[in-house]
Amino acid sequence: MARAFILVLDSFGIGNAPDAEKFGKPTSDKGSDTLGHIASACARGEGDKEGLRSGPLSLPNMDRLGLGLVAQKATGSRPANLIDEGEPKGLCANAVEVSIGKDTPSGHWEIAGVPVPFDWGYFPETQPTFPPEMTKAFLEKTGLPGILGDKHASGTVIINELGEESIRTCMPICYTSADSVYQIAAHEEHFGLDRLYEICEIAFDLVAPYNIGRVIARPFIGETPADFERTGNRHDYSVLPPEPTLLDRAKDAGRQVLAVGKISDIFAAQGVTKKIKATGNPMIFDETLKAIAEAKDGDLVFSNLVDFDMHYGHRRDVSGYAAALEYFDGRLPELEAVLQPGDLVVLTADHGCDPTWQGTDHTREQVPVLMFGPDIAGRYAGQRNTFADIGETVAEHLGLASGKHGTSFLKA
Ligand SMILES: O=P(O)(O)O[C@H]1O[C@H](CO)[C@@H](O)[C@H]1O
Ligand SMILES: [Mn+2]
Ligand SMILES: [Mn+2]
Repeated sequence: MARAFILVLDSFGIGNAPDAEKFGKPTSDKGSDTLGHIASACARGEGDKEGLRSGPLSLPNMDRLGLGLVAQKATGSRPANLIDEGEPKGLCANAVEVSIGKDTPSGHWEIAGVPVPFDWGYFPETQPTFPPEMTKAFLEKTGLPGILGDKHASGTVIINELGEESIRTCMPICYTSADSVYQIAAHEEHFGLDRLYEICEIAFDLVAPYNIGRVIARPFIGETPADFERTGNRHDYSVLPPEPTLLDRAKDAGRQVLAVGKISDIFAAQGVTKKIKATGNPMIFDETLKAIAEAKDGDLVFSNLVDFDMHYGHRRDVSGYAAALEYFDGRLPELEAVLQPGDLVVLTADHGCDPTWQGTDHTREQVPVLMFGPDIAGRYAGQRNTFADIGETVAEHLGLASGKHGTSFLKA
């Protein structure tokens, strides 16, 4: 029996990547450290929030698997309160990304064995940010009276700023970020969810010449800034990975590929045999456990826990991020309890999003790789110089052909 379960803690970086000085604005991402800075803030009492959490960061389960150790390897110093000095119980590493972007698709595709060798297109930090001829074509093809926004923005801020006007005028809010994205926010009922999806599909074709990775539908509800809220009906329209990934290889070999949360969207459904929709880390964790119960010999479960990034990293919310990590860590024993001989679990991340850092964008960081299972021997597997080593390890574990990139942990 060999099954594999990959859980991506979206944005859970453990210290700047060696090339971090090439990323970030106005100053670089050098020194960014999602885990380390959260741990330090919590140790200083700055992660306390009434009714949510308090005190030093407590992640005993991930620490036991080697989290503190790999973070120390990444930065040279141990995050505060990650104090388990015993031999790591997980097959663990700190990993560096070779893809040029610090975005979600690049990180996930590289984890699945396919680094992104080209740079994405990005929209400039001007207003308007989108090329006028592209917007003109968008209005013609959709019949919309106009668009609002047309600038770089944080999604929650721009909905508060323009949500009421969008409801009144039936114009969607179009915005971007330091990621290669065209995002469209519109009211789920007044504008209509189906209509939002329809205009996103039109936009997806129009952004292709600009080498943009994703169009994202960001539906919201509420009537005023006091109660505007984004819903779980977010939908990402992504370009295809540049080569077949681990998911394609598993599917082609007749295996089930169970994709929980955003995974199917991130891979444009390529190589996915079942898309399992789930919103919010608690539900995503529940659905992951259900998918594991459904997985047969040779199958792959791939989950993305998006809250770390979307609700806490981008929102620069230290206590929220800390509480989400503690929640996840607290549920790991449930996952360990359902493992069978031959199972391999991988906990990792796709990039950083340091909630203490400047701005609201991702940070170029190393990520943790914590692998475990009933027959997996724990040890530090050295710094990995591509996330593709994760995909190669899973491929070897599942008895799939190896890919073009990366080296399995099991070989070292
Ligand atoms: O500010 P919001 O809308 O959450 O946007 C964030 O989510 C997008 C995709 O993950 C990124 O572009 C990032 O800026
Ligand atoms: Mn991400
Ligand atoms: Mn993000």
